[in-house]
Amino acid sequence: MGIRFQNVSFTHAKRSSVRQSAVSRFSLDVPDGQIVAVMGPSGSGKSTLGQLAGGLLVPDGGTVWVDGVDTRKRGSRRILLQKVGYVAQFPEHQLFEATVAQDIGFGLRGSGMTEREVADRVKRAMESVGLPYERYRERSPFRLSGGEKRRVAIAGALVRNPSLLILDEPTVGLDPAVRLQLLDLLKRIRAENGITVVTITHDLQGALECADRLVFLENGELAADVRTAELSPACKIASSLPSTPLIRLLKEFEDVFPGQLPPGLVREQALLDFISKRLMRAKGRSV
Ligand SMILES: Nc1ncnc2c1ncn2[C@@H]1O[C@H](COP(=O)(O)OP(=O)(O)OP(=O)(O)O)[C@@H](O)[C@H]1O
Repeated sequence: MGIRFQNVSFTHAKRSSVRQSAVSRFSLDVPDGQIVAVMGPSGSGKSTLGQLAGGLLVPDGGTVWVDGVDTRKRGSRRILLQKVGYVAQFPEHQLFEATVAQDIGFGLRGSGMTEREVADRVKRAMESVGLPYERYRERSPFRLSGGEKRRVAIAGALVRNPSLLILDEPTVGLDPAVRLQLLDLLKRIRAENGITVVTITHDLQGALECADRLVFLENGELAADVRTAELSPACKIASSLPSTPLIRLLKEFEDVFPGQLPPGLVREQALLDFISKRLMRAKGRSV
């Protein structure tokens, strides 16, 4: 059943002088099994939206349904703990057990499973994120590289077989090879488990490589909702186009906004800011 946001608003620190509207009048339907990249400038409300999707925050206005569960309803948090895997921006803050296997299996404690069943589930989750069980199970999660820690956190989210996985900035700080492994992992998880993935990211190229859909936020509002598959047909016609997704996207935007792309627009963040600003102005225009 995926996720449905209906006219959702959220303000942080509501009762203080620093109250800050983070998401406003946001509506979106995400069907099962889709990979959605949530993008937009810093402070545009992406992490807040991720927390609303995971039921970690409850909307002030409007409704969020996750797999048919209204996140405002009493008892929904307990149900959502089973349905949603959430990996925060700094996954090292989510690691706390002495060994990798204990950390990943933490969410299964008290579930009535035998130790053997827990070990099997942990092993499968570790192998699905590319951490060989025997090599890593006894290691301290605190003595791993950044990419390994992130994979432990993702395995800890996957071990409960969630129907929705939310990742906040999964590729930040990773070297290019590990970043590619992680993007492949997301596609594989979706293909193997049919899981819905929401990835909050500034990594436009990564998003183009793995997401079905790019959702752009600007000041907490939906600025654009772009299907990556719809970005490619025009590229296919011009077969001589360079093949990196970022360059293809640049080319596409040259067609939509002829003569308006600043020549120095080579950095991903600059491109992202440009796209979200232009799409805000060109709301309703098809890309
Ligand atoms: N706990 C909080 N208390 C008060 N304001 C907050 C809090 N958390 C976030 N905000 C504010 O809400 C707005 C949206 O923040 P959010 O973290 O969702 O943005 P973001 O797009 O994820 O940013 P970034 O890309 O920098 O991580 C920002 O203006 C931010 O300052």
